[in-house]
Amino acid sequence: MSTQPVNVATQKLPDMRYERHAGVPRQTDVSKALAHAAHPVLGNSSSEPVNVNEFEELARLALPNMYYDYYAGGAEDEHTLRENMQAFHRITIRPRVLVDVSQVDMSTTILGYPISAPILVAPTAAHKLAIPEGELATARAAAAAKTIMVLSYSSSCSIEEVASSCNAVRFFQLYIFKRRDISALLAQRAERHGYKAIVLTADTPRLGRREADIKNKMIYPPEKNLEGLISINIQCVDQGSKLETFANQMMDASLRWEDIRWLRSITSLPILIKGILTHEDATRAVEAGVDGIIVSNHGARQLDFSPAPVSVLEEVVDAVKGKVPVLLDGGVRRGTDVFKALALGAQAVLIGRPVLFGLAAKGEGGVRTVLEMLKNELETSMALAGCPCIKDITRSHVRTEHDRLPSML
Ligand SMILES: Cc1cc2nc3c(=O)[nH]c(=O)nc-3n(C[C@H](O)[C@H](O)[C@H](O)COP(=O)(O)O)c2cc1C
Ligand SMILES: CCCCC(=O)C(=O)O
Repeated sequence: MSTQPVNVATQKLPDMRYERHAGVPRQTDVSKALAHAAHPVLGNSSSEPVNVNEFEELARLALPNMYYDYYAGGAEDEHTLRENMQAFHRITIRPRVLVDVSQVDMSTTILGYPISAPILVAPTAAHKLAIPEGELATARAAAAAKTIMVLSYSSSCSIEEVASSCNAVRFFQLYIFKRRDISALLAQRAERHGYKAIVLTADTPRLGRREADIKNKMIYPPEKNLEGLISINIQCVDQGSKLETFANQMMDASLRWEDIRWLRSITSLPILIKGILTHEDATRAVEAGVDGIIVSNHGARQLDFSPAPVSVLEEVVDAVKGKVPVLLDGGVRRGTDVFKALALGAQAVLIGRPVLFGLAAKGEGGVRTVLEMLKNELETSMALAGCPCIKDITRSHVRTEHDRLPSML
């Protein structure tokens, strides 16, 4: 890893973030680390993770530093990365009692497709950095949990391989490249292989500054889905993140709202737009005729100091006025987070890093456990808040900072 400063602050004050992985053990040491985690007094307490947050440390132990940093990192000072989770912590739940919750039903639908709970798998790149089976394992885990996986265009298993991995409803995430013909080809391959929607990621005209990747001179695996389609000559290979260089050469930074029409013309699939954070853009998205909106800041990897998605969810929901479904991702780590997002008007949430950490720590079974843990927590939250079904979760079940403010004046 380079020790050159990558920002002004680190010139004066070395950022300990880059020190913490020094001498990190590899996969073989995970079991030893788990053994050490036994309770000092009770001794034999279980060292298996009991919540999805605990998978992160296991993943850190299992992964080479460069890959852990790529998965975990956010943009610049990582203010938004922390905020994505903290914004959930500022919302409280207003439970109702003496409601019959002997049966709790978390099932719902997205674009008409039934899922067991409103928790989807967000598109994340390069799952083979976690384990050799890559997205095939993730796809099987999502199918076992009866939910929808959104496959990243930048998957390390191809669109076709994932399509034939198992029978399940899947969506495909697309970027629009300068080479429109390549984006069109990807969308058409996805449609031909049974993916049910296109998720257009709109927040990446260029890549955000992920300083850990810059320090690590992040090496990015070859793009499986672009095999045979393009050969990119990455300039300045000795400097910074290769992913950033690659992405900035590929992305069409001139993309505009008018171009949604072009996307419509090359696919008959529904289009969800991912990366909306304001009511202005939510209104434009509806006007542009999209079929759904994902409130997202790309897991805080693009613009630092962009708002936490859950803090702007209601603004977007109000602008959309029920015309299309609104989903959310970013910082969802607990069933209570899912509950809060639903109460503020999201139809479902997506999870990114917990899936990657589950995959790196324990393969397909790890992803299955992550999804099951969140579902179990959501079920408990619904029971304890007095909501037997998803539609019973309403705005009056949460209290936000905005709600608190008037009472303080
Ligand atoms: C390692 C990593 C790779 C990602 N790759 C993509 C991608 O290829 N396309 C995309 O639209 N979003 C990508 N994202 C963003 C996720 O779809 C999602 O918005 C984010 O991870 C949600 O936040 P969370 O990780 O806190 O759950 C990526 C996120 C991570 C952490
Ligand atoms: C070209 C970028 C693909 C991966 C990505 O979106 C991310 O790392 O956040």
